[in-house]
Amino acid sequence: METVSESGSSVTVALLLGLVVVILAYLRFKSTSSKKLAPGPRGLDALRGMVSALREGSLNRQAEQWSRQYGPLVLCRSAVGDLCVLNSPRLVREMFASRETEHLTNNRPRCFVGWFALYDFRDVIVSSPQYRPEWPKMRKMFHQAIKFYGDGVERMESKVMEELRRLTTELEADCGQDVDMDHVISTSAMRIVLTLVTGECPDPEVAARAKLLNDLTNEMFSPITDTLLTAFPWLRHLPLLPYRKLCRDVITTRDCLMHDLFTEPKATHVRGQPRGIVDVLLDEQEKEENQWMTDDHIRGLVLNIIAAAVSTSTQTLKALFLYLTHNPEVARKLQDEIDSKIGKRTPRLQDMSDLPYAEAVTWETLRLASPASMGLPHLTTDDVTVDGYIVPKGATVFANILGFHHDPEIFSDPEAFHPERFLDDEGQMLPANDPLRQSMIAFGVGKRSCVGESFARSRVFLYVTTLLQQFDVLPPTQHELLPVTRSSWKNGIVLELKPYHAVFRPREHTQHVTPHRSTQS
Ligand code: HEM
Repeated sequence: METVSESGSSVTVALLLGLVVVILAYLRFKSTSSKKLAPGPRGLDALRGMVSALREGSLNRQAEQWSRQYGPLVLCRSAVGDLCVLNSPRLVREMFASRETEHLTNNRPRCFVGWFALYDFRDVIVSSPQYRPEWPKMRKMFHQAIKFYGDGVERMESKVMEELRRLTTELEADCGQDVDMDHVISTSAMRIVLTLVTGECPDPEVAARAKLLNDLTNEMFSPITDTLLTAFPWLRHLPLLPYRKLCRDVITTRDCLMHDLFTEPKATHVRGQPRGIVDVLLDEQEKEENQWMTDDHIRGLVLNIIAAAVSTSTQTLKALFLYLTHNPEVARKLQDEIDSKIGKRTPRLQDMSDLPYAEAVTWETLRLASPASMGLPHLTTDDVTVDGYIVPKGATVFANILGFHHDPEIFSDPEAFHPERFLDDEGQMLPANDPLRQSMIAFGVGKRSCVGESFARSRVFLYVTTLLQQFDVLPPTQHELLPVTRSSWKNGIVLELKPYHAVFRPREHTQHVTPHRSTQS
C-alpha cells in the first residue's frame, strides 16, 4: 500500500533525479575521450534507456534491445554515468576472468547499503579492496565459513535432511491440497540457512525478522533508491521522503536480528566446539593472523549469507518445481533415475555424481530462470580494452545473464525446458569445459564469482531428490497453474517468480526420510 509520504515525495524524488542528471552531465561529458569507445547509446537516447530500466527495476529487457541495436558489447554513456552491458558469455569471461583484465574489472561501485547497513563495507558482496583493504581476507573467510558445511560434509547434509523431514511431514499433511509454493519453499530455505548460521533451528519470529530484513535491504538496494541515497546520503534525514522510515526500519531490524544470530550465540560460544557458522567465525577471530576481524566483520558476513543464500535458492527451487509441473515427462525421468540409483534409502550428497539427469535438470533450471539475472555490478578501475573497444574507467558493468542464457545461437530452442541438452550420448553430464557448459554463467566467473555455488547446488540436489522420491509434483486443482512466460517473473536483483500453487501427492511406494548411517565419526 502506498503511504502518504511516498506519494507526496514522488515530485521531490523526480526533481532530485533531475538535479543529479544535470550535475553529472557536466562532469561526464567534460571527460569524454577520443578513444574508440564501445558502441552504445549516447546522450538523450542513453538517458531514456536508463530511465526505462530504472522504472522497470531491471536492465534485462533494455539490455536486449541495446544488444540487437549495437551488438553484444554495449556502453551506455549518459549524464548519470557509464553503464556497460555484456550480452555474451564469451565477453563476460574476457572481462571478468581473463588475466589481462580481471584486476581492472572486479571491484564494486559504491552503494549506500554497503556503507549504511553493512557496517561500512565490512562485507563480501558489495565491498571491494578500495573500500576495505582487508576485503580479500573477508572473501577467504566467507569460503572457510561455508566450508564448515561444504560439499560432502556430513554436518550440512544432516541439517538439511532434518529440515527436509520437517518439510515432507508438512507436505504429507497437506496431501492432495494446493500448496502455496512461495510460503513452503521460502520458509524452508530460510530455516535451513539460519540453522547453518547458529547450529539451531530458528524461532519462527527470528526467521520472520530475517525475511523482513532481506525485503528492506532489497528495497534499499533497488536502483532508484540506491542511486539517490548513494549520491545524497543526507536524504535519509528528510521527513517527507520515504527513506527516513526505510533507513530506520533497516537498522532496527538488523540490530534485533544480530542480537538473535550473533550476540546470543557469542554469549554461549565454547572455543573449538563450533555449532554453526557464527562459532566458526568466532574461533577464527581469536587467531593471531585474524586480528583484523572485528565483531562487525562477523555480523556483515552473517548478513551476506542470509541475503545471498535465501532468495537465490528459493527462486531456483520454486522455478524447478514449476518446470516439473509443466513437464511431467521430465519429472518421471527424474523419478526413474532416483528410484534406480537411490531406491528407497535417504538421498545423500555422495549420490550427486551418480545422478546426471538430476544435475542436468538443475542446470536447465538455472539457465531458464537465471535467478541472478544481471549478476552483481562490477566497476572498472581503469580503461579496459575488450574486442578492440574501450570500456572507460569508472564504468559500472553488468552481465546480461538471463539474456544470453536464452540466446538461440547458443542454446537451441531456448524457451524449452530440455535438460538433455546438458547430457552426452551416454546420458552423462557434458564436461565442464564443453562450450555449452562454458556458456552457463549463472554463478558468475572470476574473482567475484559466487562463493556459495557448490553449497547452493548441493542443497538443490537434496531437496529435489528427497521430494521427488516421495511425491509426484502436480498442477494445482483449485488455482490456475502459473505459466512459464517472462511475465511470470518479477524484476529485482534476484528474479522472483510470482506466487503459485502446486500439489505434492505422496507416491505409491512412499517411504519416509530416515537418517543414513554416518560415514564420519
Ligand atoms: C542458485 C543459487 C545462487 C545463484 C544463482 C548465485 C549467483 C551469484 C552471482 C551471479 C553472483 C555475482 C557474481 C559477480 O559479481 O560476477 C553471486 C555472488 C555471490 N554469492 Fe551467490 N548465488 C547463489 C547462491 C549463493 C549462496 C547459497 C551463497 C552463500 C551461502 C552465495 C554467496 C555469494 C556471495 C558471498 C557473493 C559475492 C561474491 C563477491 O562479491 O566476491 N550465493 N552469486
